[in-house]
Amino acid sequence: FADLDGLKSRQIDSDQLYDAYDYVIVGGGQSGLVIANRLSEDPKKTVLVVEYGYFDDTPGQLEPSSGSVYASRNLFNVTTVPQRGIGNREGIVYAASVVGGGSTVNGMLFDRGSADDYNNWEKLGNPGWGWRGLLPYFKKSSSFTPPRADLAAEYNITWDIPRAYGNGPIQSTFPDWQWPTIKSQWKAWTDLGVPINEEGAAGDAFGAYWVPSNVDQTYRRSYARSGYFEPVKNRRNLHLLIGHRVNEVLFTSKKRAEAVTIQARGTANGSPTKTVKAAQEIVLCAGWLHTPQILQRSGVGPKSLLTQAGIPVVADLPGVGFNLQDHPALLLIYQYQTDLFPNPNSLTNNATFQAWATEQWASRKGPYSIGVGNALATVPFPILSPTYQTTINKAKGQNAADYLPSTYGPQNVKGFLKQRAVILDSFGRRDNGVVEIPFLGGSTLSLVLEKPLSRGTVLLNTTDRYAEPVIDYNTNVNPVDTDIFIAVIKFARRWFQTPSQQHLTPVEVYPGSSVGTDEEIAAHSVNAIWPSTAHGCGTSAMAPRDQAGVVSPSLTVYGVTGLSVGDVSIIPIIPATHTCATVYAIAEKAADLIKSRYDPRIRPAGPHP
Ligand SMILES: Cc1cc2nc3c(=O)[nH]c(=O)nc-3n(C[C@H](O)[C@H](O)[C@H](O)COP(=O)(O)OP(=O)(O)OC[C@H]3O[C@@H](n4cnc5c(N)ncnc54)[C@H](O)[C@@H]3O)c2cc1C
Repeated sequence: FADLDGLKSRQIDSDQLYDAYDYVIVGGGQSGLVIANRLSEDPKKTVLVVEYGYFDDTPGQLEPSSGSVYASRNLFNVTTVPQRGIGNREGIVYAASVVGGGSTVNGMLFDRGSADDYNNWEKLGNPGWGWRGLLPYFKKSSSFTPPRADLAAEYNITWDIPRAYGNGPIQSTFPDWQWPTIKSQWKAWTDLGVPINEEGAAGDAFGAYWVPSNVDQTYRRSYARSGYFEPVKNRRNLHLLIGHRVNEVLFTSKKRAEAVTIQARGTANGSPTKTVKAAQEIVLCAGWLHTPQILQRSGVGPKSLLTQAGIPVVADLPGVGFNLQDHPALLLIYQYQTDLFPNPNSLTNNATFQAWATEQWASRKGPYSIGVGNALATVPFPILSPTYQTTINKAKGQNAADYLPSTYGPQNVKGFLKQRAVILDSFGRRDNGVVEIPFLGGSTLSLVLEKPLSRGTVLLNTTDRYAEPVIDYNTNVNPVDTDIFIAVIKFARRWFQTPSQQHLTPVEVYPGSSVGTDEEIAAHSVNAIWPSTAHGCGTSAMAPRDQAGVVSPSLTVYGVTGLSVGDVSIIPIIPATHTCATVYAIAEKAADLIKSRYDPRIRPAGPHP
C-alpha cells in the first residue's frame, strides 16, 4: 500500500458531499466498488459510494494464512433467531462491514458454479443470466497465473485459461505448496466414481477439481479494493464516503428514487441525516442482509410487514427479504493414524517444521501460502446416493408451504415452486453437485449442502427500523435437506475407507460409531449443522414479479424507477459455489446494464433481451 494516501484521496468528509451525483451506490463492499469503478469510467458522470465500514490496512488481513480468521471489527455484530430445524440454536451470521466488503474478509477461495446452476437462473425467467450470459463477466473480472510448473506436475494441478479467464482486475493463482496426503485423497474420489474435471471455472464445477485463490503472485489478497478501487484513485468524479450508513431511499410522488438519507456511523438512531440526490440511478449494493432492509425501510417490500412497521408502502413487493439462502454445513472428523509427514497438523504440532514454514514464508513460499485450501469435490446426487430418486420424489410430493416460513404468502410459494422444479431437475444431473466437500490433505471435512430447499427471511425490526433486521435462515426445516446431509455423511465415510486412503489408517473421531443409522445421523445433524458458510444471498431476488421477484433481468427494482440492485442479494437460487467470483460477474454485468440504460451505444455482453 505504498500509495495508500493517494487511494484515500477519493475518500471525502460528509461536508464535501455534492448535493447530487449521477449515480449513488449504497455500500462500498465487493459489488459496490466494482460498479463504482465501471460507472466512473466516463469522466462526465459523477459517482458517490456510501460505505458503513472503514478501511482495514492490517497486513494479516491480506495473507492467506489469515484467511479463516474473520476479524469481528469487519463484520456486523448480528445473530439469527433460534433455528427450529437445528434444535433452536442461534446461528452465526457473516455480513461484512469494511471497504471491499466480503472480498476483504473472505477465505479467498475463488470458484464458480457449474453452467447448470446459472442456466437455472435463466430458466426462472431471467434472460441473459445463464452461463453464456455470465461467462463474459466472469472473464472480464478475473485473471489467472499458473502455479510453479514442478508443483503442478507433482500434484496434477490443472486449469484452462482460454475457457475460463480473461485479463480482469482480480488475480488468482495456486499457492506455492500442497500437502502430500492430498494425492491419495484425489485418488479416493476416483475410487468412488467421482469424475475429475480439468477446469471447474469453465462451467464444469462438478466432480472434483482444483480451485485457485484470489491472490496476487506474492499470495496477497486480490480483492475489490485492490482490483477495482485503487486503480481509479485519480478519478475526480468518484467520491467515497466511509463510516456512514444509508438509511432510506426517498421517492418522488411518481415513485422515482431521487435521493438517499445518510447518517454518520456511531450517532444515535434518529440523529440528523444528510440527503444526497441521484440524477440517474441509486444502486443498492449493501449485501444480502442490508439491501432488503434498506428497501423495506424505504417502503419497498411486503405490504403486511411495512404496515406493521408503520412505513408507507411505495411498492408492495412480497419478495424483499424473503428467499434467504446460504450453504449450511457440518463436520466429519477423522484421524489418519499413519499420516504422511508433513501434513497440515505439522504446522501446529511440529516446532521444527513450523520454524521452517515461517522461514519459507519470509520469502513468500511454502505452506503459509495455502490458506483455506484449493481442491473441491462437488458431488452430483446420482453419485452421492443410490436412493437419490427417492429423495427427488419425496421433494416433488411435498406441500411446499409446510416447510416455508409462515410469513411466505402465495407469491413467495409460487416463486419457490418454480425454483424447486429446476433444482429437482439438477438433483438428477451428473453435471451439477448437491454437496461440496473441500479437501486439502487434512482429515477434518466440512460437508456442505449446496442446494438447500429450506428458505429463510430477513425482516425489518418493526419496532426499531434502524436496529439490525431479524434473521431467520430456517435451516434444515425441509426434511429433504436432512436426507442429503445423511447421504453426504455416509458418502464421506466411504471416501475415507477407499483403497487409496487405507495406507493412512483413517479412524473416525466425530461423530463416531454411535451415529450409524439414518435416524441417528438425522438426530446428530440437528445438533451439528451450522446454518451459514458466509454465502448469504437471495433476499432481493431476480425473478418475474408474480413469483416474488424483486428485480428484473435488468436489475431494476419492480414498481419504482431510478433504483437497482447490484449485489449478492439478486441471486435467485444459490449456486453450488462460494459466492465471491459470482458476485464479481454479477456486478460487472450490473454496471453494463446500468450504463446501457443511459447510453444506447453500450450493449451488455453475451445473449440479452
Ligand atoms: C467471512 C466471510 C468469508 C467468506 N469466504 C468466501 C470465500 O472464501 N470464497 C468466496 O467465494 N466467497 C466467500 N464469501 C462470500 C463473498 O465474499 C460474498 O458473497 C460477497 O463478498 C458479497 O458481496 P456483496 O457486494 O454482495 O456484499 P458485501 O461485500 O458484503 O458488501 C456490502 C457492503 O455494504 C455495506 N453496508 C451495509 N449496509 C449499509 C448501509 N445501510 N449503508 C452503507 N453501507 C452499508 C457493508 O458495510 C458492506 O461493506 C465470504 C463472505 C464472508 C463474509
